[in-house]
Amino acid sequence: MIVFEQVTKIFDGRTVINTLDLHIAKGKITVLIGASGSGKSTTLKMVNRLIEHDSGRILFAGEETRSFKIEDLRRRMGYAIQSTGLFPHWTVAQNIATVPQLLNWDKQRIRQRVDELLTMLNLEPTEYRERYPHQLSGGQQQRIGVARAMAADPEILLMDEPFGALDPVTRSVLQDEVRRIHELSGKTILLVTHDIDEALTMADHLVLMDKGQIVQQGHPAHILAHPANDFVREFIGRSDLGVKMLSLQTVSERTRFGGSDAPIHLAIADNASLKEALSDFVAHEVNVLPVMNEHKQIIGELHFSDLLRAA
Ligand SMILES: Nc1ncnc2c1ncn2[C@@H]1O[C@H](COP(=O)(O)OP(=O)(O)OP(=O)(O)O)[C@@H](O)[C@H]1O
Repeated sequence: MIVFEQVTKIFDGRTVINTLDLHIAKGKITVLIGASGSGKSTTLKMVNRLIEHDSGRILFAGEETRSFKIEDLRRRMGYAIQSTGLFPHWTVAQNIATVPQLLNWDKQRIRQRVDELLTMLNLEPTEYRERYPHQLSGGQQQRIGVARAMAADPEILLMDEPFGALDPVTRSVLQDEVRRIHELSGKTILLVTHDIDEALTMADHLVLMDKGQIVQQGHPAHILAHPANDFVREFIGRSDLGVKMLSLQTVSERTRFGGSDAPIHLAIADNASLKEALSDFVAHEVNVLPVMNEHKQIIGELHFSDLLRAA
C-alpha cells in the first residue's frame, strides 16, 4: 500500500531519516515505535506530505506520492493526532463532516455517515451530534478525531499518538475500538506510539526505529521472542517478557472446549487476553477458569498450566 525506498530527510543539515526502506501492507496495522526523536512522526508525516522527503521514493498504491495533487492525496488518507485538531467553533457533526463537505457529499449522506461513525465509536448520535468540542471529555474528543479521520472512508488511516494524554483505562478502551473497527473494515492503519504495550497489542507489524533507521521489524511475537540486539531487548523490556507474550494471545487459543465445573461467576471471556486470565487466576486463587463466548455461554475451561504452554 505504502512503500518507502531509500528515503532520507534532513532538517537543518541533520539527517533525521536515513535511507529508510519500509513497506506498509494493505489491510494491516503497522506500528512505528521508538524513543523520542527517533523519527516516527517525521516518517508518518512524509506519507501524506505534511513533511516532504529529500531523497528516495515514497509510493502510494504504486505511484509516487509526489505525482499526486496534495489535496487528492490527503483526501485518500485519514489523519488523527494526539491534540485532535478539532475546530472549536464547529459542532461534533461539522467536525466529523470536514472531508465529506470538501467532497460535496449531499446532506443526507453526510448525516448518515456522521451518525454511523458516532455509533461505531460508542457515542449516541442524538446526544453528541450537536455538541462542541469543549463539551466533551478528552477521550470523547479523541474519538471524534478518529471519526473525522475515517469520515470519507480513506484508504489508509495515519494515526500519530492518537491515544496519547489519556488515562490508561480510556486508552485501552479506544485501542480496543480501533482494533474492532480495523477488523470490521480491514482498513490499513499506520500508527505512531512510544508506548510499547500499545504497540504490542495493536500491531500486526511492528517497526522499531532509532536515529531515523529501522532497528527491527516483524510480528510483535517474533520480536519479543527474537530481539535482534541489546537495543531491542532493552526497549521491549526483558523483565516482563513472558507477561507481554501472554498479552498477545487470547483465552480461546488455549481453551479446553466442552463443559466446566469451575465456579461460573469466575467465567472469563474467550476473547480476553491470556494476560487478563493470568490476573484472574492470581486474584481468585484458582487453577481453572470457565470460559464463556460473547453470548455468555460456557464453552469450556482454561487451566493455569495452559498459560505456561502459551508463554
Ligand atoms: N520541522 C522540524 N525542523 C527541524 N527539526 C525537526 C523538525 N521536525 C522534527 N525535527 C527533528 O527530527 C527528529 C525526529 O523527530 P520526530 O518528530 O520524527 O521524532 P519522533 O520519533 O516522532 O519523536 P516523539 O516521540 O518525541 O514525537 C528530532 O530530532 C526532531 O527534533
